[in-house]
Amino acid sequence: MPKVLISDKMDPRAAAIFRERGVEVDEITGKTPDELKAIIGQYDGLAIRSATKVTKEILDAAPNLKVIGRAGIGVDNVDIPAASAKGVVVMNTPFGNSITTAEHAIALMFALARQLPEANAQTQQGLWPKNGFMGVEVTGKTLGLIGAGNIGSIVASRALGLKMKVVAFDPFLTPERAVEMGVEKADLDTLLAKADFITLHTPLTDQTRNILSKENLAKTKKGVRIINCARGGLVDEAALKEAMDAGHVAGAALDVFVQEPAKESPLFGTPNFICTPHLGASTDEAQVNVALQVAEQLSDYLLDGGITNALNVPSLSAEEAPKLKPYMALAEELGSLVGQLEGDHVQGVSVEVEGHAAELNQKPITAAVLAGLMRVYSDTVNMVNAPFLAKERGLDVREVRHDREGDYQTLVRVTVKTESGDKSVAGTLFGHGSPRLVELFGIKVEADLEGHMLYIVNQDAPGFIGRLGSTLGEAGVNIGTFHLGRRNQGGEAVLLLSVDGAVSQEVLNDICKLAGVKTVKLLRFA
Ligand SMILES: NC(=O)c1ccc[n+]([C@@H]2O[C@H](COP(=O)([O-])OP(=O)(O)OC[C@H]3O[C@@H](n4cnc5c(N)ncnc54)[C@H](O)[C@@H]3O)[C@@H](O)[C@H]2O)c1
Ligand SMILES: O=C(O)CC[C@@H](O)C(=O)O
Repeated sequence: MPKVLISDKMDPRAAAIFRERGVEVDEITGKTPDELKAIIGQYDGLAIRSATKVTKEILDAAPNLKVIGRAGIGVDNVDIPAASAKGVVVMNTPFGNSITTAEHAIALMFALARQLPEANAQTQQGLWPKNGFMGVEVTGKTLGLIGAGNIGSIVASRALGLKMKVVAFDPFLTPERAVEMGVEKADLDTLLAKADFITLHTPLTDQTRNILSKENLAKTKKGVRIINCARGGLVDEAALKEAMDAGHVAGAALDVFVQEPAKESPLFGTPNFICTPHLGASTDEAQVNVALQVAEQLSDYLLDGGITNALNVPSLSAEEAPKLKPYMALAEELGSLVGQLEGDHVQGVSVEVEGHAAELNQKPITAAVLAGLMRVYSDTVNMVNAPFLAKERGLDVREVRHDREGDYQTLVRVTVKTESGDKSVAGTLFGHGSPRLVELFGIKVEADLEGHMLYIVNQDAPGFIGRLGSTLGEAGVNIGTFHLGRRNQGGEAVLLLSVDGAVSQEVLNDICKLAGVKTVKLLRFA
């Protein structure tokens, strides 16, 4: 009988489901990392919320562990690459606490508008401070929504019900979806300039870290109020403190902090600052939802091999899996490539298969393209929820199957529709199923997409490669592989270089300054 450990406080119905399904379960919460390391070896499954940190060290001490289930959305407390390397499936429950968290954001917005916590505290001290708490109405005010995914879209619908205007910034929000949601799609600067309240609903990624930086806070309207129920690190806490002290930001409510538990913060004690200890998902309803879901998902996997809401493996039947596996790796790389190069502008995606690829079930291939494409924006996207999320956001997804065989025996082509036209990348499988890029935006270029890569577009001219090599060499950047393609002699050329590690912004700037360079971008592949 498989054995599961529930290591964070979870609704008791989770343990009941495990037992009903025939899975042995222990509930041992509040352990230190060393204590967890000492016991994790006996378990096949681990059910967690946010308190347990599943580090590489914990995984190394867990030889029997097959699956980790997060009763919630964010998986920042799990080292997913380390779990994948150990063959441990990581699952989450992406929708169970969305409504609850959206309601928390709205509750904090009202608390800020009427300074409820401080008014309550002073009233209970017997001060009856009737003249000290002049509030603001939310009716007719503009709510700036940064991130319009599951939670953001629920917040928007609630705010519209409160007769607010909603302006949303989300690179993946299509104009059609914005209309459907009843919000105005805007760029970040427009949102910052217009919003009376700003609420954040994105994951924490390299793009979103400090999205409310000192510089961006300065672009907000004087008197703005800020709410963060998503992840600590989206708001620069020191800059927020300064902006509040200067009277520019009228109020801020944080449910999440860079350091959690947040036992101290310069923001504590600041007038009109409100905080809660990461309570966004803490309602009976949400905790029942996520507990039931995580117990069912872990039991399915441990008992029957069924995979749902996995973040690091595709959901597949046992028969299809071996044939599709290399295609899905190729599809995800192509999706990731267009996502990194064009993500902000994508309105639609077409996935074409030809040759041998056309004989397979195309759905997982398309799902892998979408997962690669959208992972740039959300680390919780997986092959299971990527097609659903794409549909929900009005992303036009097409699948085309060609029976003909072209230049390659098998080919997957991904074309994204953008404001500046259609852009296409294509790849094939070589040897024993190794994915290889063969075409990039109309230029024939062969490359394995792996690790850190530099993408450079330049005007084809003699001596350029030498100058580029010197620039990288002087910066101590070692080139692993080098792939070159061009439209025609003297025309536009594309270079894809694999490099041994990340390249600093300074070096990227130096490359930009080389004669003939049009675009430089650092890409990252698994
Ligand atoms: N406070 C809590 O207890 C609590 C509870 C649940 C979820 N969360 C967190 O809330 C966040 C949102 O969850 P969700 O379920 O809505 O996720 P989601 O993946 O459905 O939505 C995230 C949205 O952010 C957008 N996005 C990504 N990068 C962006 C960028 N650079 N600028 C603007 N938008 C960008 C994505 O396109 C997507 O639409 C997550 O970080 C999650 O972990 C917190
Ligand atoms: O488990 C919690 O209480 C927080 C969950 C939340 O941060 C999430 O990402 O789902």
